[in-house]
Amino acid sequence: MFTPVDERNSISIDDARKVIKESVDKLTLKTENVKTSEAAHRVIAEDVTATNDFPTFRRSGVDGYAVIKSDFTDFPKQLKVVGNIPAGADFDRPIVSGEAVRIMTGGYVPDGADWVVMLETTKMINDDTVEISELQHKDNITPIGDYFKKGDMLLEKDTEINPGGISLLSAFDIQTVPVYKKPKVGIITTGSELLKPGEKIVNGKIFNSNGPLIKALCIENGAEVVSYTQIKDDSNLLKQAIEDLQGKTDIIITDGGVSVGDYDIIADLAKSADRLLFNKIQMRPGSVTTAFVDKGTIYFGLSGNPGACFTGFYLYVEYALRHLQKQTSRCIECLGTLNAEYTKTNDYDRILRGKYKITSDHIDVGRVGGDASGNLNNLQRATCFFEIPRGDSITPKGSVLRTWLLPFK
Ligand SMILES: Nc1nc2c(c(=O)[nH]1)N[C@H]1C(S)=C(S)[C@@H](COP(=O)(O)OP(=O)(O)OC[C@H]3O[C@@H](n4cnc5c(N)ncnc54)[C@H](O)[C@@H]3O)O[C@H]1N2
Ligand code: MOO
Repeated sequence: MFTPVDERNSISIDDARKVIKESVDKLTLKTENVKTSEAAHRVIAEDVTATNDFPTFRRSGVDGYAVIKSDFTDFPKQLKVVGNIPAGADFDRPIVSGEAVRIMTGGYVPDGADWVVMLETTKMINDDTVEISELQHKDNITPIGDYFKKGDMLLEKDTEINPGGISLLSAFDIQTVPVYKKPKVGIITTGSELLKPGEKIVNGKIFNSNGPLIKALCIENGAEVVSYTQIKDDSNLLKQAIEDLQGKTDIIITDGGVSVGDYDIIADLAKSADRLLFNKIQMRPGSVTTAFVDKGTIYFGLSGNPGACFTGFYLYVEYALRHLQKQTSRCIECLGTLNAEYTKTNDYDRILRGKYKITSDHIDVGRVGGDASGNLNNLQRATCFFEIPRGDSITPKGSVLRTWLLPFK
């Protein structure tokens, strides 16, 4: 006896994201200290402020001579060269009227000097005399604390550190930084048809391509993949795999088994969860994408069809992982202009895998590869998604469509 298929309540893409965000906002990541040099794309967990003024000494912005401005009542002017200050050197006394010190870019401007003239406007008369033909309109000296005063904000809590931030922290010799721990993710791919790498291909069987896709996307989005398993369509194996992950993850991502088939074990699991967020989204592919919360862990049940898995990850899991790390999605939402008519229609919005080109006045979007949910021929090449609105009319060339530009593409 077969049991009847469940009716599912469908929600929109935006409502799905809204409930994801509400659930993600209830989670908090612990913090840890990491080496500044290894902190790119980690998210800072506390404000970090300047430990000193920057620069810490008056610094020359040019190669030239440090002089006293009031010496220049007329031009050209000859001054006695009393020293040389390459970058990195100190100078042990103030200069006085009639003196000049040769100085290089980044050099310590000696006390007494209030102007640095550029080398190009000077001429050596002999070993210790320089003639200066003009003063530039500015002093070419960076004052102490010009860029940062001690206590100024360097990196605000919840900022994603980038190479510029690493440079900034290094300038203050801040060698370690407090960051949020990476979100811990467990990946469970389900499917009795899935082979392990190296196994022989036979009728009915396929290699697991979604597992490696999800893993790579998780890593790209700052997660730590604490577990990666592949199981057959067997609810006992699924229960075991989930039990093994108890307390070890913030998010569990499953793949396959979310539809209404006899072996759709994730769909059943979702029904018994503490809170079902959704199990039907008004989109194609991936309408059966499911999310639920159980024992404090957020679960995403991605569709097994590769195109739907890819789309579902970017629209929902990427969104969750980024928000968990206090960041917005890296998918840039914008409007794209369709470069060719699209004739298929659907009751749900169709999210197509496409390619975009930025022109002088718009973003051109178009299909790449097949649009079938099971077709993986465009996963490498797709650089964007664009939305064909639901309804029974064809979508003409030139239509302006909701578009997401994909990161790292
Ligand atoms: N009676 C209905 N059948 C289906 C419906 C429906 O509403 N009623 N929805 C269809 C749609 S749409 C989708 S999408 C799929 C969703 O299926 P599942 O998410 O449950 O996934 P599976 O059935 O396990 O697999 C679907 C497809 O993908 C292949 N697959 C699975 N895992 C992997 C993997 N790790 N790597 C590569 N490919 C994978 C699998 O072999 C199937 O071909 O359901 C439709 N059916
Ligand atoms: O919801 Mo499915 O991914 O369209 O084939």
